[in-house]
Amino acid sequence: MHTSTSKQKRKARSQAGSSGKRIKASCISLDSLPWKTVTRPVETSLDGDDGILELEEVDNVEIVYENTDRGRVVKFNVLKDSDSGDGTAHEPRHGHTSAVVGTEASQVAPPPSFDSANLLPEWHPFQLHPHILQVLHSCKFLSPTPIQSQAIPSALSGRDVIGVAETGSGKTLAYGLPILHHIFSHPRPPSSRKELQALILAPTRELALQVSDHLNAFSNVIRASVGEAPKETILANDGLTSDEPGVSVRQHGRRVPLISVAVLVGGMSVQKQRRILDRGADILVATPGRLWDILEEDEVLSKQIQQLRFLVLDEADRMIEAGHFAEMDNILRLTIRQSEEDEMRSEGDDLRGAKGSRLQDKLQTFVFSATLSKELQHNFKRRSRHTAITQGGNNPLSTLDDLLLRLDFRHPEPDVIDISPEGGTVSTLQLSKLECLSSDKDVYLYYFLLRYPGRSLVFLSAIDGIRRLFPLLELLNLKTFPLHSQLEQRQRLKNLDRFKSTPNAILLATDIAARGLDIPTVDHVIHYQMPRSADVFVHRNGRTARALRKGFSLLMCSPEERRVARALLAKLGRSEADIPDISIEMTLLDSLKTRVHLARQIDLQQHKVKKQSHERHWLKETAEAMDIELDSDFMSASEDDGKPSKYQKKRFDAKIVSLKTELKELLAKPLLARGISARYITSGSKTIVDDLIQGNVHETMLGLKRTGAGDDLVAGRKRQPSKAKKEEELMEWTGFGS
Ligand SMILES: Nc1ncnc2c1ncn2[C@@H]1O[C@H](COP(=O)(O)OP(=O)(O)OP(=O)(O)O)[C@@H](O)[C@H]1O
Repeated sequence: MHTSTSKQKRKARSQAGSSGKRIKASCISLDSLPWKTVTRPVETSLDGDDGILELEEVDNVEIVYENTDRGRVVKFNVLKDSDSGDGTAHEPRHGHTSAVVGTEASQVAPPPSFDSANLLPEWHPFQLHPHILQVLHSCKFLSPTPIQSQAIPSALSGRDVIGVAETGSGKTLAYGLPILHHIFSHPRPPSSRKELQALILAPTRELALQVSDHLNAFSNVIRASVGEAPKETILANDGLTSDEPGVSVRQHGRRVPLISVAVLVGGMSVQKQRRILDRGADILVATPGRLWDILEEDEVLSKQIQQLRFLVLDEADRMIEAGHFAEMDNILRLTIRQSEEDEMRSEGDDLRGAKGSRLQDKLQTFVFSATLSKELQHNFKRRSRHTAITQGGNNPLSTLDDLLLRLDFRHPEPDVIDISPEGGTVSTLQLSKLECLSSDKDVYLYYFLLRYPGRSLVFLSAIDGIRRLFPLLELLNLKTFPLHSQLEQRQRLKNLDRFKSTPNAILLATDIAARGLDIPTVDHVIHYQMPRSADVFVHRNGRTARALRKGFSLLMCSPEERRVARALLAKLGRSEADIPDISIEMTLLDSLKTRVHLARQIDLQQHKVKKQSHERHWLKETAEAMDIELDSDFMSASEDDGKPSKYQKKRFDAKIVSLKTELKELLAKPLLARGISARYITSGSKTIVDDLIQGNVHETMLGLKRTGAGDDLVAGRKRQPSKAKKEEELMEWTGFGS
C-alpha cells in the first residue's frame, strides 16, 4: 500500500516474506493502522524538505476493495501471525486491533555479562543494569559526573531526588539512568502491553526532544550490540518514538521492542502523537501544554499517569516562567494520591501520616534544575509542603514554590542534592562584558563575530530584535539562524540542527534556547540584551562551557542597562569590577560601521518594498470588501493585486542592487588594523609577515593575531556606585526571579 500527500508520505512494507500462518485481525481505518516511523533516507536527501514531513510504514496490512451501495470502498485488514509471536501487530489502546505481544527490555536479550569492575570501575558500585553499563562504555562516559554520583544511588534506593547542579553537568542521565535501570530490570510479563513507567516534563519542545534523544541513544546502542544496526537517533528530533517494531531486536526469530520513548510536544501533529501513545510507551517526555491538551480528552493516558512509577520535572522553574502553571498543576494533581489530596483540603491533618496501602506508594519524583532557590530546597527538606500549601496569605510563596510544594513525595523526605557553584557560574566559563551605546551594539556584535569565529549563541530578549538583526547579519555574510517561539516547530528544529552542524555559525535566540539545550560546542554566549533574571543569565551562560569544556560569555551593556547589570551581578555575588572587559581594536570599528550602515539601508529598502506591497494589497482587499471603487491613479499605479507599480519596483530594485554592490565591494576589502599598510604587507609600522609565516594571522582582520575571546580581556573598571545608590537600584529593579 502506498499513499502520499504533499505533507505526508507513507510507505507500507510488502507482506511477502513473512513466515507462519496469518489471520485477519480486523478491518480498520487508515489512521488507526499501526503506523511506524521510518528514518528518512539520507541518500535521497529527504531531510524534511520537499514537502515531506514524516515517513511512516505499516506492516502486515491487506487492502480490500469492496463494492457497496456508496461505490467502491477500501478496507484494511490487519494480519497477525497465528502464533502471536512477532509483536508487529500493535494494539492501539482503544481496542482497534485484537492482539499485542510485548516483551520487556530485559527479556529482549539476556543481560550480557559486562565486566564493569574492570571496564568501568567508577560506575561499578552503582550496580546498574549491564545494558546501561555497555552503553556508558561505548559512549566513553567512563565516570559519573558529580551530580550523577550523588543522585543515582539515591534514586536507585527508591528516594525522591531534588537535584541542583550547574548547567551541562549531566543532569539528564542523573535521573534518566535510574529510570532506564528500572525498566531494564523489571521484565514485563509476556503478552502484556507496555505500561507507561515514567513521565518527564520539560519546559520547551527542544528540550523535550533532546531528552528523548538522549534516552533513545541507549536503546540504539543496545540494539547495535545485540546485532541489529542502530536506527539514527535523528528520529527523536521528529518527536517520534524510537520503539517501532522496525527498531526492535530480533531474538529467537521474534522481533520484540526495546525501551520506547515517546514525545509529546506542541507544533507537531496531535493525531500522530496520539498514535504513538496508542502503541504504548515506557517513557513519555512532554511539554506541559501539549500533554494537558491530550489529557483532557484521553482518559487512558490520565489513568496511566496516575499509575506512574517515575515523575520527572526537568527545569521546573522554567515551566512556571513559561506560563504553564495551570497545566502543570492539573498534570501534577493526577500524581497526587487521591486520599491525600482529599485530606489536604481539611486543614490540620498530618498528611505524611496519611499514606495507606490503597495509595500508589511506588512513585518516585525527581526535580532537576541548575537553579532552584535555597529557600525552596529548605522547604522541601523541612517537609513543609502541607504547611506551605495551607498557610495562605500570611507569607505568600512564589508560584514555583507553590507548585513544587504540591508534589506528593512518597518518601517522607526527598533527598536534596545541591552541588551548584557559587553564583551559578561554571568554573570553565569566562565571563566578560562590553559597555557600549545601544545604537552601537550591532557594530560591536559584528566586530566580535568577525574577530572570534566559532559557534556563537546570541541572546535577545524579544523576537522583534531577532527579526531586525537576522537580515542584517545575513547581509554581512555571516551564517545566521534564528530561533524563537513564533517560528514553526519544524523550522525551529531545522535551525537548531544547522547551527549544530555549522562550525562558524550564529544562533540568534530568545530565551526559549536558554535552558537545557545541549549543543556540545558553543564557543560564545553573547547577551545582546540583558537577561530578565539572574537565573536566566545562569541558564543562558550554561549553553557554553558544558561537560567541563571551556566557554566564553559576553554581556553587552548599554548605559541604560547598567543598573540592571549591576543588580544582576550582585544577585550572583559579583560586582561589575569582577568582570573583565573585552578589548576592542577601535581602528577597525569605522569600517565595520560603514558595512553595518549599508546593510541596514538595504534591509530598509527591502522592507519598504514589502511594506508597500502589503499596504496596497490590504487597501485593495478592503475596498473590494466594502464595494468601494478605488481611484483610477491607484489602480493604474498597481499592476496587479497590490504589487507596487513597475516603475516603483524598478526604482527600488535599482537602489537595492546598487547598495548591495557597494556592500559587496566593502566586504571583499580586507580589514586593516592600525599600522598595517594596505599596499605591501611588509611595509607600514607593523609588519605581519612573521605572523603570516606562522599561520597566526586573523582571517579577516589583517594585523591582528588569531586569538580566542578569552585572550583579549582587560580588568573591569572599578566604578562602584555608593552603597545607598546600590541598595536603591536593587530595590527599584525587581526583575529577578528566585
Ligand atoms: N558521565 C558522563 N561523562 C561524560 N559526559 C557526560 C556524562 N553524562 C552526561 N554527559 C554529557 O554531558 C552533556 C551535558 O549533559 P546534560 O545535557 O544532561 O546536562 P544538564 O546538566 O542537563 O545541563 P542543563 O542544566 O544546561 O540542562 C551531554 O552532552 C551529555 O551527553
